[in-house]
Amino acid sequence: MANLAKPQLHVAVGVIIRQQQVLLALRHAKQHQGDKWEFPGGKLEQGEAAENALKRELREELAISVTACQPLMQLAYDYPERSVLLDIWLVSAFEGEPHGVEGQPVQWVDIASLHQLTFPDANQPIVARLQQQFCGLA
Ligand SMILES: Nc1nc2c([nH]c(=O)n2[C@@H]2O[C@H](COP(=O)(O)OP(=O)(O)OP(=O)(O)O)[C@@H](O)[C@H]2O)c(=O)[nH]1
Ligand SMILES: [Mg+2]
Repeated sequence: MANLAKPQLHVAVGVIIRQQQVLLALRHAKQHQGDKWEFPGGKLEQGEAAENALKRELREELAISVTACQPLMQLAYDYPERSVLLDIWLVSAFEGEPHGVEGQPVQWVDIASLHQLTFPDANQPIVARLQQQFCGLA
């Protein structure tokens, strides 16, 4: 039965691409889905458009300004304790050199190697789509 008390979070995340690599950030151990590699991003504020939230979060978390982005896919996922709607964007151009503003480790990873890392449980279809689209992998 649906748990009506379960929070529904609308989240904007960025797949930041440069030369066949994607930028990942390590979620803090104490965060939801902690110690896993994420596509940077965060929750929409009330009344905020997803694209705006994407740009705001990437500025706050990585100190970059997004100059070109396109919607890639939306993904709904039910974690036991919360549901998320991930609004996933391809970020194809940005200004500034990304770094973990909040001290979080970041790394550039070859798209072809993404499946070797541990992501939040919701993310598997994103990895599959990226490998399909950019590497021709099934
Ligand atoms: N940023 C991000 N969040 C993800 C991904 N996959 C995924 O399930 N999530 C979930 O989306 C939710 C919101 O992400 P978040 O913790 O980054 O939100 P936020 O930046 O606003 O965090 P805050 O609450 O510390 O301010 C979390 O429950 C997180 O587990 C992902 O690839 N990137
Ligand atoms: Mg975040």
